[in-house]
Amino acid sequence: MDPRSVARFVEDAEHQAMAHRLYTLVFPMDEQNDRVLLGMKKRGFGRDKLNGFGGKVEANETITKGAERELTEESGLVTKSIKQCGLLLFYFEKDPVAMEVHVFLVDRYEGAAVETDEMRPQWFGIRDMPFERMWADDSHWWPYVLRGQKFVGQFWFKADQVTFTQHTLRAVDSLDFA
Ligand SMILES: CNc1ncnc2c1ncn2[C@@H]1O[C@H](COP(=O)(O)OP(=O)(O)OP(=O)(O)O)[C@@H](O)[C@H]1O
Repeated sequence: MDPRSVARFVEDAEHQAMAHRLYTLVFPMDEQNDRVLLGMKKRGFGRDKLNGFGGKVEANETITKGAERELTEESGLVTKSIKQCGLLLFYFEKDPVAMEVHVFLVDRYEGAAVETDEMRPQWFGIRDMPFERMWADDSHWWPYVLRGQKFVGQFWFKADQVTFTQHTLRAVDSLDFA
């Protein structure tokens, strides 16, 4: 099986029939102080929301390399240790392409966060997240991060890209993608 395939985690036929686009979503953690770095997105998809760092995975890179590249491009931080913690599948009404988002935690990095063209970084307490300024799905799966559990979730968003009508979420033992 293609090591990138998510079929082993998501079995419904409707999902299998859809095309996917791969994205990354990276959260730098300051474990000593129980803080996480978020960025206010200044342009494009998710503009004006606080989120982790990330974007599309390019054709010539692994998912993990894509995550590391986006983190550096958007925050200036260089990854020293990265681990995948989640897999999220987003379906938007009337959009035939599913968004496949690979979620990572970075617990060691070099450099200091700087504002870039795309993101304005800011630290938040991991138990005091600004969910009202984040994507609607985030408050659902963030508790898995706090418990140190890997997770797989699916969220069916309305065409307004703000609210979702259905979701599934479960813990998994491992997430091993390239
Ligand atoms: C629907 N609920 C959601 N919940 C949490 N996070 C979400 C999300 N939907 C998208 N995301 C993240 O938003 C970024 C978009 O990236 P996006 O700016 O489109 O990519 P990239 O930087 O390659 O774009 P450019 O084309 O260069 O502007 C990327 O991290 C992706 O994982």
